[in-house]
Amino acid sequence: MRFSYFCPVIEHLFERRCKKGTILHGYYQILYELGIGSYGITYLATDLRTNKQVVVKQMRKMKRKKRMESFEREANILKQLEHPQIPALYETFTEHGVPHLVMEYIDGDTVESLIFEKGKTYTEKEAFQLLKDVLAVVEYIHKKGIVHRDLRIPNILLRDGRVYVIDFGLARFLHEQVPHLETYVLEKKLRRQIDVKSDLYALGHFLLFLLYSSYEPKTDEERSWEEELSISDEARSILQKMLQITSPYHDVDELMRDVDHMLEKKGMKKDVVVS
Ligand SMILES: Nc1ncnc2c1ncn2[C@@H]1O[C@H](COP(=O)(O)OP(=O)(O)OP(=O)(O)O)[C@@H](O)[C@H]1O
Repeated sequence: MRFSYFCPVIEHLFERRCKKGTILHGYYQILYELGIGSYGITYLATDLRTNKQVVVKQMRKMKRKKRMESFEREANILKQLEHPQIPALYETFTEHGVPHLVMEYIDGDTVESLIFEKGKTYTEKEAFQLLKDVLAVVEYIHKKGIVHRDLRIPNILLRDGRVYVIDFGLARFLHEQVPHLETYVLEKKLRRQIDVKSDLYALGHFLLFLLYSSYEPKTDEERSWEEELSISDEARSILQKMLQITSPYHDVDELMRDVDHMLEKKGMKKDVVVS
């Protein structure tokens, strides 16, 4: 068992993965594996009672105690969140001693796959409009006393032009504490501390991915984003605050005001679509 700590490949071999057609809990029929994360194996399945597709996340078997905690925490957090742009938690069950979460399947594209597989590019205007849509969901999460802590391009999905936020595996209630935070390197600390600012910092990096999607390097020399990206002064100033280079935003509202102001000034305002 201990060996697995040093060799994740061996650990993967020990996992007994569900084959296509396997039926879990009497009515979830596995279609295929969507991915394997740090504590769960995620499958797409059909709910045979309704014929609808659902996501089933199965806890991985090793490091059981730690993973059990993460599993229960994700379920607890999802239970608090009822929003049309966040996957609903349908149920949890245990089969052969292994806990499972069942949630809504969002049949969309991650921003990561849009940029890196489909070649999508974002102008400054489109990037800030998308940020605004994500912020509306993040504002809801923060109002529920929760911080996501993993707002990255693989965890933001788009379906029919609407944004969805997934993967609450690292999310925490705002009253919780991170053990040994002081030992983290700065970047990890800024992403993981239990504070709404962590999500704004992560969204700064999210925004950089969007803006870099239309960047074409003119030299081989690597420079900072501030030198490489040709963006407006307002966009630059917002990014600097998000990335905590200058005095950071305190909350989503404050950031949203600046984003709105910028979009308005440029005649780019777009209302956020909710349900
Ligand atoms: N509700 C959902 N709807 C659609 N796809 C989902 C949903 N939840 C997860 N996925 C997809 O399933 C895959 C695995 O997700 P999961 O969150 O289990 O692990 P991960 O993000 O790869 O890793 P980690 O949990 O370590 O961050 C990802 O590709 C993710 O996009």
